[in-house]
Amino acid sequence: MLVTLEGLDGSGKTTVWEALRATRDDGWTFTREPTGSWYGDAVRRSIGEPDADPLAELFLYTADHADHLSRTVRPALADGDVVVSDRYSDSRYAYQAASLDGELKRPMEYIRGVHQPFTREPDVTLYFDVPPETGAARAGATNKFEQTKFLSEVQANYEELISMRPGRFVRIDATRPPEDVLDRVEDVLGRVLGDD
Ligand SMILES: Nc1ncnc2c1ncn2[C@@H]1O[C@H](COP(=O)(O)OP(=O)(O)O)[C@@H](O)[C@H]1O
Ligand SMILES: Cc1cn([C@H]2C[C@H](O)[C@@H](COP(=O)(O)OP(=O)(O)O)O2)c(=O)[nH]c1=O
Repeated sequence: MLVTLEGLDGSGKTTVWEALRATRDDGWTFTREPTGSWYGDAVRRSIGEPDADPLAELFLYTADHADHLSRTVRPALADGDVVVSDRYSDSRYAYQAASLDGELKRPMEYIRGVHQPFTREPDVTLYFDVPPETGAARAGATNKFEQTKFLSEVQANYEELISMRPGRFVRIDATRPPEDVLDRVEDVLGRVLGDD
């Protein structure tokens, strides 16, 4: 089972991912994008570059995803693990569709099309829902993605993805205190894993 955590910067995904990881061991694989590989290093270098070409950046993230799939996600799923990834392909569909808006025609369709032949769609995606202002404030607005205006476009893209795949996404009210958010995530995981 592949579970992904998605949402705006500052929505609290990493806080939950760390709390889940701390209470589980055998049978679980905790992973994230950007990864810790050299592809992920290239991505982080690009995030820190205000003038990075957005199309080049899409392909850096996508290269990191391909490596993540073949080296981590697919082997862990083949072993029967529950894989929990802090960000995954929906981050590209939401963020790079925003950064490529005006550069390409129908950017989300294009990015989903690039992924479609090789990606592995998640079974469940927890969407950490916060207003863009909250996300930007919590994240500290330290890079080009953590700005309210940009995050508003990203949020609209996530909403489009949710309406395309209502059965895969579970919305989590991430404006709640951290303990409540974690309780809700544990409930959802208990339900989806119980049904598995
Ligand atoms: N539910 C919450 N309420 C208030 N602050 C939170 C909550 N969850 C996380 N935070 C704080 O917000 C900041 C960003 O959280 P983080 O988990 O790194 O978000 P993300 O991984 O989605 O960018 C951190 O300082 C974290 O302590
Ligand atoms: C995985 C991914 C991340 N991002 C962005 C979101 C973040 O601003 C940045 C780094 O991701 P991340 O380290 O997960 O940041 P955060 O914990 O603050 O959410 O990269 C994309 O634009 N596209 C992607 O495919």
